[in-house]
Amino acid sequence: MKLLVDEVAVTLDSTPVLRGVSVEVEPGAIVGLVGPNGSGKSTLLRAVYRSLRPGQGAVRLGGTDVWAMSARESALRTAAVLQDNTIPAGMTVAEVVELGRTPHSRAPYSRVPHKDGGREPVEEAMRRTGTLALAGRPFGALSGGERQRVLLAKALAQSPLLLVLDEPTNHLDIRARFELLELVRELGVTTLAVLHDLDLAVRSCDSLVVLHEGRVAAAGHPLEALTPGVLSGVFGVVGEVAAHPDGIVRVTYAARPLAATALVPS
Ligand SMILES: Nc1ncnc2c1ncn2[C@@H]1O[C@H](COP(=O)(O)OP(=O)(O)OP(=O)(O)O)[C@@H](O)[C@H]1O
Repeated sequence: MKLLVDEVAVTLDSTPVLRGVSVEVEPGAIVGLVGPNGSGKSTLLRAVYRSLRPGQGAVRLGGTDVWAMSARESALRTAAVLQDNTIPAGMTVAEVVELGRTPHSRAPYSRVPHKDGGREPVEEAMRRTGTLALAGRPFGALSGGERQRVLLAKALAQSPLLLVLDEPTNHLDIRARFELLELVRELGVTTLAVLHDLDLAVRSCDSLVVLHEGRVAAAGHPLEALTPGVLSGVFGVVGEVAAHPDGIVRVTYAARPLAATALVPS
């Protein structure tokens, strides 16, 4: 299902945080949202997963404005894996993944286990993310990387049409980072993902959107979006993105001297 973010503007405490941001994610594509700290990435995700209403503009999923849907209708379509996941203490891994079925249960937002065929998507999500063996463990006792996989399983159990991921590879080792994005690609679900690791972003995403000070500084195929000018002007590093003879697109960069970075025009 296609996601269209159309000229979205958000002001928080009188501070413009997003200033007319437009993003398109074609059905089944993975778009990476990259940009320096404070550029507005998480705020944009919040507007997409219907947690923060934009002051201007629209977010359309399959042509329907997500803000014209009920919270439950939105939750039936969009699953988010976020940084500040507040999982109640004492829950087992299986119980956490079952939470993903909540929008599909007849009593929305109840923690009562559903009897509406939710078992199959839960087991399938755990199988795909390699978390079945953790099913009985307390979520709070897992490593950071294990938790990340369980939270992805919870999102998959939701059977979403759109996946919204905020730094999903935090805590993961370098191999697990690529495996997680590969898993997301295999799912074929339309995905918008905030990624700080530019190398991972250029290798794993169909296209990138570069945010800078609340605006889209560049967008398109990783080779077109991350030009040396963007790496320098937005990220303050000297570098380049290039397709190597082995077919892999890689980003290489070195930190600029602080004095030089300060001179970059915004
Ligand atoms: N409630 C608020 N009031 C004022 N400013 C806010 C508020 N919430 C966020 N901001 C500011 O909005 C800007 C964008 O924040 P956001 O979290 O979207 O950035 P980000 O690109 O996700 O950053 P990071 O990479 O550090 O996670 C930041 O400067 C932040 O301080």
